[in-house]
Amino acid sequence: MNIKICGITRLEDAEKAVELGAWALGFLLWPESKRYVDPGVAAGIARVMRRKVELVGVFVNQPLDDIAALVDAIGLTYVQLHGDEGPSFCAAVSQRTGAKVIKAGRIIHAYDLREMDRYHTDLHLLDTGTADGTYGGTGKTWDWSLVARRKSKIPFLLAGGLNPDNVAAAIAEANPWGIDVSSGVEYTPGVKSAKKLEALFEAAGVVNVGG
Ligand SMILES: O=C(O)c1ccccc1N[C@@H]1O[C@H](COP(=O)(O)O)[C@@H](O)[C@H]1O
Repeated sequence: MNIKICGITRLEDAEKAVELGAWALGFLLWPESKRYVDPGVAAGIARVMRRKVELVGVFVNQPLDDIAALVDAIGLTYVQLHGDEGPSFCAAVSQRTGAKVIKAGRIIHAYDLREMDRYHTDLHLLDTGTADGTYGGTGKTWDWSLVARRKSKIPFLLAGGLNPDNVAAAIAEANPWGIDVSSGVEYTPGVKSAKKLEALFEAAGVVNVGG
């Protein structure tokens, strides 16, 4: 199972996640997020972590020039577009930055999964949709049984309210290529708990727990 730990703001959390076998670390580079990390801090963590793990920048409706500058400054390997970006913008990000692209969809109905078929990105990310339009980091799950109606062949990350207690059931039901977890392994926004990280990786069947 490929595990992305998102909302990294501290080197010690990044090191713990990688020691446990994380596939990717996510940095919230959208200034309105509770987990926003200063790009200079993200670049410092990225310098230590590069080549050990994929480095994902999370953006919401931000200009292409700003995304490209941060990909270069931090050394991001993936760009996660978690807002209302359309298919042509996703393609432009890929072409301009050379980074792989993850398009996030906020799922409430089967219709939202069909919308994702329009996106030909490297990965899809299926997160929880809310009536108030919150973009992400909700800590809430969605109806994973809807995944059975998915048509796209693009591998997907399952996200939204995953934690050590529900991750095994989520993987069994949705059979994702990977999972993305943020608030479910935190003390407070942007500060991860080593114990919750260990419990998550163990429950997800990733074997590096205990070194
Ligand atoms: O975490 C945030 O603050 C955030 C803000 C805006 C867009 C995305 C955000 N995080 C992403 O949300 C999902 C699920 O998070 P959670 O596990 O439910 O807390 C995850 O993909 C994060 O990358």
